[in-house]
Amino acid sequence: DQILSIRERRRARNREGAARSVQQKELVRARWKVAKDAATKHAGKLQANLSRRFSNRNHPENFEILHDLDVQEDSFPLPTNNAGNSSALQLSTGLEGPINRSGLHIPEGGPHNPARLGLEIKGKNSKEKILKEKEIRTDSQIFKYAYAQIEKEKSQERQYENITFSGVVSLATGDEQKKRPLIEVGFKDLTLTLKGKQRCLLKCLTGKIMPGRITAVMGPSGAGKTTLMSALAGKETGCKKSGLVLINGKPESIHSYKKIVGFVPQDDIVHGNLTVEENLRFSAWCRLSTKLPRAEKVLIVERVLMSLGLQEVRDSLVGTVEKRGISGGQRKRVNVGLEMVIEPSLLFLDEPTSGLDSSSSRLLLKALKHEALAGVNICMVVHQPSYALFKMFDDLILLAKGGHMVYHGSVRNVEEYFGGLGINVPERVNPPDHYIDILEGMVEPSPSSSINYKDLPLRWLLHNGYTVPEDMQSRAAELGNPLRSGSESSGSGSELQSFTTEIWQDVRSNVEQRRDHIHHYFLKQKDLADRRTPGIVRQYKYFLGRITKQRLREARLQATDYIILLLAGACLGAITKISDTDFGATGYTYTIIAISLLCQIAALRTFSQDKLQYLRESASGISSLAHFLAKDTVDHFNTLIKPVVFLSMFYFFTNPRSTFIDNYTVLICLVYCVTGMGYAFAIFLNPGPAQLFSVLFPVCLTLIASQSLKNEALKGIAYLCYPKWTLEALVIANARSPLFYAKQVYSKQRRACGSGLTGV
Ligand SMILES: Nc1ncnc2c1ncn2[C@@H]1O[C@H](COP(=O)(O)OP(=O)(O)OP(=O)(O)O)[C@@H](O)[C@H]1O
Repeated sequence: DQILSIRERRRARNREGAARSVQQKELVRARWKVAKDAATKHAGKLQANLSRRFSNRNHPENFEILHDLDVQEDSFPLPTNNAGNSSALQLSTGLEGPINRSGLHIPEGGPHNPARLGLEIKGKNSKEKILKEKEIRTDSQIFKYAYAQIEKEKSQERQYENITFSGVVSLATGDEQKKRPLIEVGFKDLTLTLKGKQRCLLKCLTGKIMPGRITAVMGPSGAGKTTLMSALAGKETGCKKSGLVLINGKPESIHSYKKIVGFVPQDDIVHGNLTVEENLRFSAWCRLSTKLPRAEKVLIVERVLMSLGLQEVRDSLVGTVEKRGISGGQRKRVNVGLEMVIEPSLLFLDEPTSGLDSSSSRLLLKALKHEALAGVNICMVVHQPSYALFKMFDDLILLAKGGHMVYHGSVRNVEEYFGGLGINVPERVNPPDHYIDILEGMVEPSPSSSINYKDLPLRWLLHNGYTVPEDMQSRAAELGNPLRSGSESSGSGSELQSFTTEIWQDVRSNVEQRRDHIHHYFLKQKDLADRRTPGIVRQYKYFLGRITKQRLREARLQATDYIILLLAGACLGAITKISDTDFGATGYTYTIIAISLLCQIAALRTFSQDKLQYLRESASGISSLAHFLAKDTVDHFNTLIKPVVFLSMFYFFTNPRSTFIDNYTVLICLVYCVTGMGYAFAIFLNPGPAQLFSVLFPVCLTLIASQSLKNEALKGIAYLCYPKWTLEALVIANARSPLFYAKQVYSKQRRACGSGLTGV
């Protein structure tokens, strides 16, 4: 831990140094810009005066102008010779081209020719970039580059605040503003029914979410907002999906784009024993393109840290339930940052603003707006946004209970649409709150008209001419509208079901969910994302670094494991007696139980502690194999050391006949075996059952193996049990030990001598 913190301190020093140097440079640049502007302004005036002087030489009133000019020349002295003059100005403007009469340099097409300027800057930039990439190697150089770039972006943003048309054009075509691949997600008659239970979660939804826009999904609690987002992200489980989901107009799987799709879950699934920066870095390193140089990746992470306002806590541990770290709001932002650092093209966020105060929510939305500017398609579930926040969204999907759509379109038009139905927002009431209250049935839609809130989904379908599901058709006819019949059945499941049918449906639903989970997480889809992320070997390296850090931070827990092993070694060593009849079999039986329990439960921790994090990472395309191998590699240290720790005490108290190496070899095999079992329990079972099995298995198997059995079936089981072989190996090692042989030979000789004497 000490080594880690020293390393981090060094890195922080480098980073702070880089930030300081960039700030100083920025200050100098700002001063230089002011001076340059003043000089250019002055030179412009000078040029105008000179041209006036030459064109009006014969006019008597020019005396005044000349006098003015003299005074100005004094205050801003120019070199007298023409060559010097032009070179000085060329230096200051950085432009080449013909020199005009007054010695000022004017490029072809005028000084403000954007095409020329663009070309020159671009050429200069690419050359500079190549040079810089060669130069940037050390941490401090990388940070200097990142901060300089961020400052540049900031100043560009300030420029674009007062944006003109030409500004918009240059922003759109600019080399600096990198565009990402665009993903549009359309859905038509999307219906989701819970398998087994036949319960409808989403009903006949049609619409699309578009790149460069932020779409808010709102509605009352339980309306199906998360379900809709999961369905669009291809993460729905245990459901039957009908209708179409189109990616860029084609019926492709969203999983084919998983490398450029970010999904921010409702719960903050982040690594508590890593710092904020380490969390973001790991995500960026594993999921960004391999083509990006390290400096670019650092720049992306720094940009996200800055835009989410996390610089202050970048070196703080995120924290867990047991050990407090950063605040809840900051944790939420880290949760979002994990997906922002991968530069996604499509970003889903499930309630990212819940638990955030209004300024943090605005900061987050500003950061997301910035992402949308780069062409990212953002879709997020939000609860009760303030009016200011609501206005920051581009589009809105409003859902009613039962998974019906009530509105989908621009945020600007929502009041107009509901106004058309006679639903007006009262003064001083936040529009989204008012609509959600109506959909909850808490507020009357309109005091003047007789509109029922239950009819709002139907009205939306009719308004757009969408297919009306069968169960809504009679009501649609009542409303006096021509129908387009749909084929969906009501699926209300209102018929009474027997108890056994319900249980059967429950079991079926669970099985289907499991199958979908496996399908989502482990089945490979065609990759259409056009991004090459690091391979297994590189990811293994990143995982190794991360897991080593995590283990070092959990040193206290590891130390507790070792102390318990020492105690177990001492106790068992004290009670084990190596006699000539059983060679310490009883003591060894307890040893097997103790080591199996301790090592198996410790192995459980390896995979069950951060299972949610693992599932999130594996769903985003990070290699499960690299993850497993890295954890196993780090655990090898424990596997090799634990038997030594145990035997050190065991030997001290018992001093068995077998050698230390014999015992160590047998115990290391035992530890490998139980560690593997622990891994299997942790990976395939939930934490509760995994712990239960980890205790039951060693105890039951050892008891079976240590009994003299008559039952053939039990004998067969015992034959397959690892404790039987371990016990045999330990006892045989004792029985075959040289000391024991020596004793045997000695006692035989004594017996022989004794009988000889008797005979004599
Ligand atoms: N896999 C599932 N199994 C059983 N029920 C489900 C499943 N998925 C969704 N549901 C049900 O669908 C309904 C909608 O759930 P969803 O989480 O989408 O609501 P929500 O609008 O996001 O609610 P909230 O705002 O409270 O988070 C709920 O009643 C939920 O119980």
